[in-house]
Amino acid sequence: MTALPPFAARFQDVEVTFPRSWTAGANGTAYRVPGSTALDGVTCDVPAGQITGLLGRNGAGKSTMLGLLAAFRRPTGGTVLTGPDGDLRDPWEDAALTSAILLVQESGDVFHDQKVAATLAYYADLRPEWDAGYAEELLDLFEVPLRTKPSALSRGKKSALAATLGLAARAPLTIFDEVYLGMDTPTRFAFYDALLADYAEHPRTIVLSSHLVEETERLFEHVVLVDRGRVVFAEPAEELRSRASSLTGPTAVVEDLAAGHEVLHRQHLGPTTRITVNGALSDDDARAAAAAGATIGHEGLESLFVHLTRTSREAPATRVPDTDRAPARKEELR
Ligand SMILES: Nc1ncnc2c1ncn2[C@@H]1O[C@H](COP(=O)(O)OP(=O)(O)OP(=O)(O)O)[C@@H](O)[C@H]1O
Repeated sequence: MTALPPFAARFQDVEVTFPRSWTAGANGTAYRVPGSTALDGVTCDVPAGQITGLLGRNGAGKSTMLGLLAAFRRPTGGTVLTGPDGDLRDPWEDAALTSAILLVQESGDVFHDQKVAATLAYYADLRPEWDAGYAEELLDLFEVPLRTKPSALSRGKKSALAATLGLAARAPLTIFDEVYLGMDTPTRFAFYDALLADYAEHPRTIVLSSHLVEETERLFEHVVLVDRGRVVFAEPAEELRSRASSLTGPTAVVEDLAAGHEVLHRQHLGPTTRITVNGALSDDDARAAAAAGATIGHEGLESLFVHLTRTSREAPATRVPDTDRAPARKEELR
């Protein structure tokens, strides 16, 4: 079978709401689950042939978006389209599309009570791009025994098996929904390295949801940040990496320098203040900062993630200095 090209995807004004429902508690009593809105007007693209990081806090809507991409669910409003670039369509009940999409969740889609080898045989039948030799190499790397049942594996080994299935299937749209959560740090790093190496050799579209931003950001070429069901930004990772800057120095100096910039965060330590602003600072700003005894730094993606998704309860109390200062923005008061 000819390999399909990497898939792209588009979310257009997507809403997902869950109606109020009834469920049974542990003691058998029925109780009401309130309705909720998981996605509220989500519009963004997933570029073909790139690794996209889908970032967001717990409950932000990441899994809901990934379930839509894999056609596990339908949106309540708006459209989700996927397919080869230039030929996007609704994946719902479209077997040709869904057989080229693989959503991998933490414990994987496996035969829990049969040996791991049985799951591998199933994937070999189902996935046209399956690479059996590579799957065995990965299981060896992660020390997952072929003759054990997934139900008998530790949480970390279950995750490693799921990651192996996702990588060895080489689906044109491969989606990892926080698959690495159960893995210890060395295993997670081995997974990231394997993913990058295999992606370089076999280009495809990969979407990886994460809230471990610092350690996963090096993988991403494109980043979508969702917060409380809305897209905060969807941009090439390169642009985001230089997007936030910090100014550190005497309070009056950095307040002056920050005037006119969107302040994401303000931190005071005695007479010294550190202000994080949204956007790169100009050469003129850098010269002015150096002359006034302040320093400028770049903030990584994690800093943007933390500052742009902080709730009002989490924002540290900010002392407003007595000096002239840039007007407070609502972000710092949230
Ligand atoms: N079946 C459901 N019924 C009702 N509400 C749901 C259902 N599934 C998800 N939600 C709600 O939708 C919102 C988004 O959930 P989702 O699982 O997509 O978030 P997430 O970003 O993947 O979170 P996490 O990182 O914690 O896994 C949450 O508020 C969640 O409670």
